[in-house]
Amino acid sequence: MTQRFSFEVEARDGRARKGVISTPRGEIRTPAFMPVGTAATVKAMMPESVCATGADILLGNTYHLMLRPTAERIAGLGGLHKFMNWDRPILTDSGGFQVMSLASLRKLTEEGVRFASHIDGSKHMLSPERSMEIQKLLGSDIVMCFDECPALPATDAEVAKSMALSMRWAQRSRDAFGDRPGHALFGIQQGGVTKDLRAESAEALRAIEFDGYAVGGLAVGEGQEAMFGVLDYAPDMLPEDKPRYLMGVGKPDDIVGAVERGIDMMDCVLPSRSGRTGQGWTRHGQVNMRNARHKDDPRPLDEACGCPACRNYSRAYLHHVIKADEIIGSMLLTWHNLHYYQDLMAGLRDAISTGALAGFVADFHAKRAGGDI
Ligand SMILES: Cc1ccc(CCc2c3nc[nH]c3cc3c(=O)[nH]c(N)nc23)cc1
Repeated sequence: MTQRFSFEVEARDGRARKGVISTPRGEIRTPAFMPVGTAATVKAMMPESVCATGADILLGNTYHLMLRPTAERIAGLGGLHKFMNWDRPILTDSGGFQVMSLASLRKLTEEGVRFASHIDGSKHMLSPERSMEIQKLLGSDIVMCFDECPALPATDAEVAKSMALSMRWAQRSRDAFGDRPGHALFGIQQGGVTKDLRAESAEALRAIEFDGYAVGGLAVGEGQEAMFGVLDYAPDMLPEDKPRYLMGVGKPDDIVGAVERGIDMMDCVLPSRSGRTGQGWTRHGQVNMRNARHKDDPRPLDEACGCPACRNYSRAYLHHVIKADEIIGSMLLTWHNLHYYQDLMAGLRDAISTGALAGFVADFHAKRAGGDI
């Protein structure tokens, strides 16, 4: 086990890379999908179950944890890993994105963001310095810069102004992070869907130097075509030898397209959130387990899946417990969806290793019947 943070690219296939991130708490196989554990839990999952799906790393959230139970309380109890019984790597977001999407009474200044908690209306402030302090208190292995992600629609001028602020905050995040061997700080590229602004942001981040680089400002409603349009050039603007993290993505076909375009890490609430609403994601497409057509179906959700839901239960059972709003319904579908996402990542990693990515992608699309199956 290393005491340092490092990234090694082991194979390439076109722009896609297969590699490994080494951290003191374990290795992260890339391309990696990172389950979201916003409030110190991947909802409906025990940590050992998350590990069993194949996840090497999970995500926590500065915004949620600073409000409840507070970063100071988690630090006093030994840090987030101990608190949530997950001893592998954790990446935490810096909080700015969640403030803009969840908090009320927000006041944005050069200093940072003042806001009222969506939980109890209490007043709080986030800045690059406070975000770094919170993420240090949590003990996360990969820390994200404090940035601003502009809401769409936004004019070029608004995107440029926001990106410039995020780059000043990136420098302040770097300065406040200090020197923490074994811990990583990732910069976040902004610039909307404007190539010149994306280039300007990449240059600013390179000059500050980070352990990894995120493509931010996407998966905010721009649609897959516009997102892929940015990914056709933006990842290559970032240092080739560092991990590239596309934030908030996505559906299985978004993930495949992002990996083809050089992305190494992704996160999304989709597999867990949709699992709780009865949506199953499979290699043949999406299945709505609330649909009455499953009432008498003895088959598993996905014949080719090895997860506990597909090994031990019928669609009829999943339909029943989902309709009855039984807790096990959320557990089984979340487990299946996260297992499927990790299976997809393992398939992508293997395909890149053997130079067979084009065939894998063609097979991925061919298997997906249109609509519900
Ligand atoms: C626990 C957790 C939840 C969510 C996230 C990612 C949240 C997220 C985005 N989600 C969709 N698009 C996104 C863009 C940005 C962005 O530009 N900057 C930041 N800091 N986060 C983003 C990270 C961690």
